[in-house]
Amino acid sequence: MSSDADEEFSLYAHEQAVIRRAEEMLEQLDEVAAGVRQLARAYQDGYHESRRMVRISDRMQLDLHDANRTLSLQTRELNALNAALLKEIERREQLEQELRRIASVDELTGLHTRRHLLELGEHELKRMGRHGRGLSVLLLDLDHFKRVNDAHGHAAGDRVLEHFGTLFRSALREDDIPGRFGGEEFMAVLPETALAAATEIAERLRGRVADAETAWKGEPLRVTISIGVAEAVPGEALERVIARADHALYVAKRNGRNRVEQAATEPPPATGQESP
Ligand SMILES: Nc1nc2c(ncn2[C@@H]2O[C@H](COP(=O)(O)OP(=O)(O)OP(=O)(O)O)[C@@H](O)[C@H]2O)c(=O)[nH]1
Repeated sequence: MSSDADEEFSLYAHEQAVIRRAEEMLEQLDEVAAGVRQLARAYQDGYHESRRMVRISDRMQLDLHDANRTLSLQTRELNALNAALLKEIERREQLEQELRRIASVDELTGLHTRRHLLELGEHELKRMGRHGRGLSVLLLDLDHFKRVNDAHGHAAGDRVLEHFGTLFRSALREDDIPGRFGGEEFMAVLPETALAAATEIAERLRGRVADAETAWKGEPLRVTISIGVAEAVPGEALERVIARADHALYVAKRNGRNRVEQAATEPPPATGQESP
């Protein structure tokens, strides 16, 4: 064989070797592609199977999907609980407000209750003490009220009390504090009012009540009131002022009813209830 022929042959062999090598590489590439496809499938399956374990410590692993599901369930439950609690708080606040209103407003007359009246009175007295201005108290009682109930019934008595509440309020100023002290007894705290002015107000109210009629089943009912008036002495406790007004009221009843009587002004008690 010539050397040219040898050369051609070896060139041919070389080409064959290159082609084989290329085919081998393609086969290997196919294997790599199959591997990648397999990996992607495994990853996808793994994701959907929702097993994503997170190692927390040597002994504990956490399944993230389970934990997530539990957490969102608990969150929903907590939100529902929270909404229920908010509703309950709102309901309690409304109830408290209603209780406060019931405790401070007399249902029949719409005036302050005794308790609320005393609270407001104490507050006013302290304020007056600070500013050095006067304060008076009126204590009122409907005369022979038992007779109204006995003659016309309890409902008629209630109607008279209700009507009196309206007259009482309308005879006073905006800043005055009228209340129902109990039964057919009433009281008013008059801030910045000295004895003479308070007595005038009491007289005006007494006159209006005496002139008024309460309509009841076509039959007008008439009542009168007796009033005791006391002005607070500086440093005097509210209950002492009320006690003096009560004594004046007793005197008004004793002197014939449908009257206004002034309480004697006493010096401040020796033990000294101090004004703040
Ligand atoms: N209808 C009605 N009557 C009441 C109410 N509270 C108290 N009374 C009545 O008021 C009357 C008060 O009677 P007494 O304390 O004897 O006094 P009075 O008849 O007004 O006589 P004097 O106070 O002495 O003028 C009683 O019959 C009570 O039942 C009420 O809310 N409604």
